[in-house]
Amino acid sequence: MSASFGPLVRPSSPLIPEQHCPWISNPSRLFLRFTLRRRVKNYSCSGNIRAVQEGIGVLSPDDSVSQRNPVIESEKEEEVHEVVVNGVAGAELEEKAPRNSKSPLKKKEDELDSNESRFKIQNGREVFEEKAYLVAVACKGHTQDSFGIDESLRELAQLADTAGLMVVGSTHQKLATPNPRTYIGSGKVAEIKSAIHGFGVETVIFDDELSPGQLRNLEKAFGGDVRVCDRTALILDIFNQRAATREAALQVALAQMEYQLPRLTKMWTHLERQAGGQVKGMGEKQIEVDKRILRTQIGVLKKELDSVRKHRKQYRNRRLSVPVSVVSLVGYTNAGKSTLLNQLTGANVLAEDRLFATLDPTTRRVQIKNGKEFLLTDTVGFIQKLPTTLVAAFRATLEEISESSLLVHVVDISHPLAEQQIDAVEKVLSELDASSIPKLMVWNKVDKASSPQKFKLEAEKRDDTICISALNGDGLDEFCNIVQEKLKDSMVWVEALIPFEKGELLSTIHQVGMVERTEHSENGTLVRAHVPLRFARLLTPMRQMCVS
Ligand SMILES: Nc1nc2c(ncn2[C@@H]2O[C@H](COP(=O)(O)OP(=O)(O)OP(=O)(O)O)[C@@H](O)[C@H]2O)c(=O)[nH]1
Ligand SMILES: [Mg+2]
Repeated sequence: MSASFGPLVRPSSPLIPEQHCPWISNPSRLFLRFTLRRRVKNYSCSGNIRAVQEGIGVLSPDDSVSQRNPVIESEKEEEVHEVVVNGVAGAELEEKAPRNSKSPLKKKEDELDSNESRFKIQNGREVFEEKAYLVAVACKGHTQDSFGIDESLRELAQLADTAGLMVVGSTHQKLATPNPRTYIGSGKVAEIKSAIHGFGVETVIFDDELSPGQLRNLEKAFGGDVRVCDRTALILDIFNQRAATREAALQVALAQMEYQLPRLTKMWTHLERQAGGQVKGMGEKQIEVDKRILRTQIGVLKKELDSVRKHRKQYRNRRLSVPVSVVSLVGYTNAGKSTLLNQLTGANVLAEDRLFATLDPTTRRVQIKNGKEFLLTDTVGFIQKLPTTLVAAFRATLEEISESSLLVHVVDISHPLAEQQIDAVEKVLSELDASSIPKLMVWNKVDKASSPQKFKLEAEKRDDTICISALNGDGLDEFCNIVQEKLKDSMVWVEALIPFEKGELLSTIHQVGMVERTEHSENGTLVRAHVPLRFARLLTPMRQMCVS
């Protein structure tokens, strides 16, 4: 996994005073420390130094601990023979990896060699590819999980790949209700522990959000330095890696902190146990200190975000003063929104076969063959089980959506779960109060579908649905015409007498509106047209002239 996570381990002492915790002043650092704490720990000191030299490692006060000999550490792990789940000690079920007869030195050399090959370029940085194991649970009678466990796991694997992890295996379990302590049952915990040893797993990722207690109990049960994280932390991590603008970075940092705040609980209690209860209460005090620091950081971040947003709002207001209708592309991640924007406007937005390629909105002008134009905005993609903290943090960015005249819902129709993806998008749109905005459904990637003709015929039968291929340009002329038609529905009808000296208004009406008729008279030009609401307001004085 990315070396940006630095060589992290738990704090070595609860007595580390605040001023010796520089990491706490770095919001993302605090998040990474306790969730998806990527590390360079097990790939030796040389790898560690390399990461730091490259400027991609983040040193912490406890780095010295993290550079302990990995061989000694793995031996320590092997001494653990019991797993305690739900307070019941059970025999460990793991199949031990066969011991080879190589000398410890040779073993270590081999390990270094294989670790070297696990460096890869991720988002322009050289990162260490950690081994991940995926876990999903299907709760009996949960109808809202329409994706199905296999597909949800497949999507989780895609997310893990996007985050730069190497997925080495996965498992799932059907439960009546999740175990409140460990989410999965004790037998499953033992099975995963076995896989951890067999595959050398470094991170176990759960497909659903885990409670702080479940996270901690699972980490304890899996033992060693295995990290446990959930889908939410993984998505937040991807966003953190991909945030390219200041606003996106601040939004993600805020979402990460809000996710982390309740998870600070009990972070220090294990140290009380280690100290035989002699420092009782110490952990609790430390939690309070950390929470206070985190809340202060959240406050600072919110203020910073406010000022960044003020600037963006000014920019948007300037844009809105130009009376062109705004159309927003929305849809499931990887549906092809950015590809469509690029095709129509020649923009150079990143479009790739990865989840969450786009985080920041981009707006470009689309010029249609008939001389008309509209603004098209590309937005962040949605996903099932989208963390609510993330929706909240991105609400301001997504305001672009709620201020649009038309939403174009882009669907990857070649995807086997296209229908479920549509539902997931509709759900987020309703959370954003955008359900009432007129919508056009665009079935994209028809070129990839098994029977394109079938989809085209089906789309023709439906209202407001068209088939396109954003990649090869099929159906894009029709798309622009339908957008024009739909925009007309959102416009208002005006009849205005435009004085000759305001000729520029007349050409704007032709550009952004739908002119039905023009008549020249002594006092000016009488226009009958559909125009965007904002523009109609500008014409108010002239409309009155016409009425009188
Ligand atoms: N075959 C085919 N591939 C397409 C089409 N449209 C997009 N793609 C591919 O789908 C992948 C995702 O495209 P993007 O445009 O990045 O998707 P997006 O909706 O912007 O994704 P996010 O930004 O992650 O939300 C890319 O590899 C595109 O080349 C299409 O019409 N046909
Ligand atoms: Mg995109």
